[in-house]
Amino acid sequence: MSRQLLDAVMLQEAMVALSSNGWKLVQEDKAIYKAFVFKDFSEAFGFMSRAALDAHQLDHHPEWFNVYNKVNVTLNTHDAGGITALDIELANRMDAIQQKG
Ligand SMILES: C[C@H](O)[C@H](O)[C@H]1CNC2=NC(N)=NC(=O)C2=N1
Repeated sequence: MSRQLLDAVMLQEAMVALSSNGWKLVQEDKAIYKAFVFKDFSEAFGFMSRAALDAHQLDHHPEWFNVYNKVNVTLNTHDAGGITALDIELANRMDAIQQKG
């Protein structure tokens, strides 16, 4: 999958779908962010374990911060200096993991 920066139109299109699931543009549109909230630590860590496998498979890694039932995730592609298709893919996979429960 491409590590080329998304152009403005592609980014806006991707954000229409992602923002309905709680993702926001941050860092002057160079990253996306979502605050995930789970029932407890076990659910949060289960989510992180599953997401880690996707991150490894994609060779694309989240910046994330966990306290108890909260996981704050920031995604960007440092190699490209902004948001690429890999960030959108990992965000979608994380939402799918969350929705599976
Ligand atoms: C060599 C390796 O593929 C790169 O360093 C990858 C690893 N994981 C990565 N993860 C993220 N989030 N951004 C990157 O630019 C990135 N680059």
